Amino acid sequence: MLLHIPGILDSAQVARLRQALDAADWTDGRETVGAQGAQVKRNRQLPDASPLREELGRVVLAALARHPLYHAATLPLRTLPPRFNRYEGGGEYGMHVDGSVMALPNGEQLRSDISCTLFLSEPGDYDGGELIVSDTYGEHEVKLPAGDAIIYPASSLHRVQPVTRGARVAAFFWVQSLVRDDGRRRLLFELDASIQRLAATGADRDAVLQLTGVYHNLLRQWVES
Ligand SMILES: O=C(O)CCC(=O)C(=O)O
Ligand SMILES: [Fe+2]
Repeated sequence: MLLHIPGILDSAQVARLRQALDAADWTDGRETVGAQGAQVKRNRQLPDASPLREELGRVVLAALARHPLYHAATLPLRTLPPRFNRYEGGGEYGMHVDGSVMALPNGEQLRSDISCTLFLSEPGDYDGGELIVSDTYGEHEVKLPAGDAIIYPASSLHRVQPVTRGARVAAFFWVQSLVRDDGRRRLLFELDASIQRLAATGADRDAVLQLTGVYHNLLRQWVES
């Protein structure tokens, strides 16, 4: 499921992050990829061990934790501490696939089910920089307002177009979901959304309760941990 999640950060939070990021020391983005990714990756990142990455990552994780739509769509079990990247001067990331298993700081592993980019630059501030996600329906082009995020299956091939003017700054990370299968996650997400709408319109309370039970019983069948 490719889903736009608006308003993870408000404009004041974006401004605070950008102020810190614009003054930061960046490193070559190839440090965090394998040989295949390194051939096509031309961007910069905050160093993995940098205290700033940890501090700003915590701001992003706290904002995600407060966002109901993000939770309904991802059903997160584990989240990789966010990284921050920057593309400018023709920087790009050619077609690639993300690693399937990643190491968490506590030594545990994360299976990457969902990839996420949280945009920290306004679209008018740079040319290019579209995230292109390829799936069986074709290619989807994504360029969102600062503070908004896109989630997409980590199994998809994707790329970032060259940035030919200005700079594109973003946070990016991966999520292991309680529900591994993208199709099942989507069914739960749609069921949850329609239950919320029915409840808000004052629909038959018993029917809403029964559907809520169906939601939880499906989740109980599909959850992994
Ligand atoms: O910058 C982005 O939007 C995506 C970055 C990406 O695909 C990656 O780091 O694997
Ligand atoms: Fe990627």
